[in-house]
Amino acid sequence: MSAAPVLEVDDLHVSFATRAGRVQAVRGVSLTLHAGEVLAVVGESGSGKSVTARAVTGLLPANGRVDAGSVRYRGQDLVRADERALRRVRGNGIAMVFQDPMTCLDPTMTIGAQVAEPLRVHTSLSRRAARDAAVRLLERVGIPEPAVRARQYPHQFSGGQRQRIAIAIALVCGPDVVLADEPTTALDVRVQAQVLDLLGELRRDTGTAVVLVTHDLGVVASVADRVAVMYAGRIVEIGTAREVFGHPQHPYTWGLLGSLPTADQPDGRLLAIPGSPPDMIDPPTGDAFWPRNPYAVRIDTEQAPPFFDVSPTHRAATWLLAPGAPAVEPPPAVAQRWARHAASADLPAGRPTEPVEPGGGR
Ligand SMILES: Nc1ncnc2c1ncn2[C@@H]1O[C@H](COP(=O)(O)OP(=O)(O)OP(=O)(O)O)[C@@H](O)[C@H]1O
Repeated sequence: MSAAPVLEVDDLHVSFATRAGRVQAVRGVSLTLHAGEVLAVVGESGSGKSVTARAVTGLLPANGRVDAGSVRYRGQDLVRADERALRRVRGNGIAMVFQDPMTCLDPTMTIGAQVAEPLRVHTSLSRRAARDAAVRLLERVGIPEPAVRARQYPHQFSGGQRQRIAIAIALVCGPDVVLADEPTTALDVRVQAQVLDLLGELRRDTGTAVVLVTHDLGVVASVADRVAVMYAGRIVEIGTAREVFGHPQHPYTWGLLGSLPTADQPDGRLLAIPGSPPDMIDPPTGDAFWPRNPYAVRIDTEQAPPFFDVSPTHRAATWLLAPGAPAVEPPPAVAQRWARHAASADLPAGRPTEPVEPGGGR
């Protein structure tokens, strides 16, 4: 993609003050987002996905702070922006959709008024015009009889409908970026699929870029253009969805994919990755995944791996990709993914054979 990115996160570090010590929640995240793109950020609970999303819009809890790095939205550094500028960006440029829409819906206000409110604050539309726009948007997100339902209150809607309403509120000012933090976790599987389809559709129609934060790799395969895998506050692998699902390189990604049901085993048991994520007050030296990594080599315990390029759009931070690293056989399910990927893309079935170089985190 050649146009300038709408959002650029560069070497972001975020920590929290706690009684037990400083939690190093985000430890050097870099990523870029282009117009109309859906980027999924995946990883186990506690890996730093939500904190990254919140830091982008300056919505960190009071005990959190950005220690280093920058977040550029259309060239403006949001880390150094004042609250007034941030509020403008949050209303107009970057909108958030949270897991539980009840936390952002006001139980005492009608849905129509809530969807219209950002328009009243951020545009010069009249009350009437804002309300009409809200009704059209409710229709757009699939609320039946929107003119009638606009006069109802949040408790009169189902969970899936409330999530659609939250998406309508996020979209009402035509933002460039929607940060959706686990927007489907509280919903049943059928409604999850509908809400994700809706995000995909809106992105196609309006060019809005979407960052979809989720711990569920299964839901992203069909909607994401690119996938970033996070572990212990860092991105460990990033690439197109096709690359990350078809040709994964980091053993942590292998573990996550191993927990997905497959075509051969559609109702396959979900295999959790053995062990638990590290203590982020005192994260391990080296590759933070090493204590759980059956493929760890000695350098993993000593030095954090840089990114190695797998393709121009795919990179992973694992010493297994370093020149001269021992060749390892991935788990059989991953080897099958590689073989299918190679067959469909006419690529070599194993690790990349072209020279690999350390790179940045994009
Ligand atoms: N207010 C806070 N105070 C202290 N630590 C925090 C705070 N908020 C988050 N953390 C810590 O920051 C780390 C990253 O949390 P984050 O919520 O980003 O994870 P996540 O990957 O989004 O997980 P989940 O899917 O559970 O939301 C975790 O170790 C978490 O305990």
